[in-house]
Formats: sequence, C-alpha cells, structure tokens
Amino acid sequence: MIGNSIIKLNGVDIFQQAHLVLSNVNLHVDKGDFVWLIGQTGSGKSSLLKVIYGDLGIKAGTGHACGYELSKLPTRDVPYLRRKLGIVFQDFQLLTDRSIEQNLIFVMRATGWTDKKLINDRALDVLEKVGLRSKLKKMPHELSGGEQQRVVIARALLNDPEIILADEPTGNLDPETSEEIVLLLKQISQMGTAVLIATHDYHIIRTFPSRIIKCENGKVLEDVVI
Ligand SMILES: Nc1ncnc2c1ncn2[C@@H]1O[C@H](COP(=O)(O)OP(=O)(O)OP(=O)(O)O)[C@@H](O)[C@H]1O
Repeated sequence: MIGNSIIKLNGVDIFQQAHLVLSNVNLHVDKGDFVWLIGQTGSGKSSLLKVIYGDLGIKAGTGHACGYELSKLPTRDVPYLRRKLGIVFQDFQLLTDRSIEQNLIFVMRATGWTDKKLINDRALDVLEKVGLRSKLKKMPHELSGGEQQRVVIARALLNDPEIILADEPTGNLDPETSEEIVLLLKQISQMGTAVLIATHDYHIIRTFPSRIIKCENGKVLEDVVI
C-alpha cells in the first residue's frame, strides 16, 4: 500500500471480452473513504468492481488494490488480494445448509485460519460488530433479509479487510432495513475500512451523502451530483 491509498487506477481500460466497457479510468480510494458508485444498467459498475477484486484483468493503464499490482496479478495471488477485500453482494450467498457460525468458520478455514479458539473468537467478534452475536447458532432461513445481509457484512469483515466492495447490497431490502445496512457500512468506514457501494438507489444516497462516482458513456466520472 502507498500511504493511505487502497485503490489506485490510472488510465485503465476495462474490457469484457472484446468490448471496451470503460476507458481511461482514474480512480483513487483511500483508507476510510465512503464512495457511492452509480450508473445505468450495463454502464460498467460490476466490471469496475471485478477489476478491483481481480476477477477481470486490465489491458491498459496501471492499477493497484490493497497493495497488489492488478496488471501483473498472477492467478495464485488472487486469493491473497481477496483476503484484503470484503465482498458484499445482493444475493446474500450464505450457505443455506449450515448455521451462521458454520458459515463464518467455513470462510475462515478456506482463508487459512487453523486455531480453533481464534476462529471461535473471531466469529463472535464480527457478529458483535453487526449486532448479531445472539444469532451465532441460527440457520440462515431463521434470519430476516436484513439480518442475513448483516451476516454477509460480518463475513466480509472476518479477515479485517482494507476495503468493502458492495454491489447493490440493499437491492433485496425494504427502505428502513436498507438504511440500517448502509448506516452499518458507514460506521465501518469511519473505523478506517474503505467502502465502495454500487447502487441504483438514489434515495439511500441522499440519506447518506458522500462522494459519488458514475459510470457513463464508457467513462468513470468523479464528484457527481444527483
Ligand atoms: N461476462 C461478460 N461477457 C461479456 N460481456 C459482459 C460480461 N459481463 C458484462 N458484460 C457487458 O459489459 C457491460 C457492462 O456490464 P456490467 O455488468 O459491468 O454493468 P453494470 O453497470 O454493473 O450493470 P447492472 O447495473 O445491470 O449490474 C455490459 O454491456 C454487459 O453486457
């Protein structure tokens, strides 16, 4: 990492196969930033997030995420980058056949945690952060949509990420629950983890005003006003 910089894209072109989705992208995100990402369907928001989490390579320009150089990222390093990123997507993606605790343990084991006590402590710790310590033993279907989304955020926090990337995190939630989830993400950013949220929900943006970037006509625009 260079100083407080978490994401730094300079002159990056983003392709989906042969199709140039976004050109000359310049994006800087620093520690603790809270950034909205907007743009019409198909404008490139998910593609931009994919570049940041190493799912889509870059062909032109230079990019850094959490200390990793994206243009030269070997496939074997992608899991290490992913440990520094918390990913929160709309379809909650909790494993439905196991408890909240087992969902969290599954991710920790998959990312190299071995010490049983540390694993158990960390599971409680992240659930505490999202206000769901009491739900440790519950199954996902026993939780509301908002609670499930909180667990997804807890899961994203397990490896103490430098940034949380959220793609439509409130897409399945009612307005009140959406506000609770965004408030939680805002609080997380205030503790020093950067947060980048792709959304179509202008109401929630107005409720939590912050920096807005927009994918439009193949570009990423900065400091957009809605
Ligand atoms: N796997 C893929 N292969 C080829 N083209 C793709 C692929 N994924 C996305 N695209 C194209 O890339 C462009 C950008 O898509 P992307 O998913 O990044 O948009 P988006 O802004 O996230 O849209 P939405 O708001 O609907 O999620 C679109 O034209 C889309 O059709």
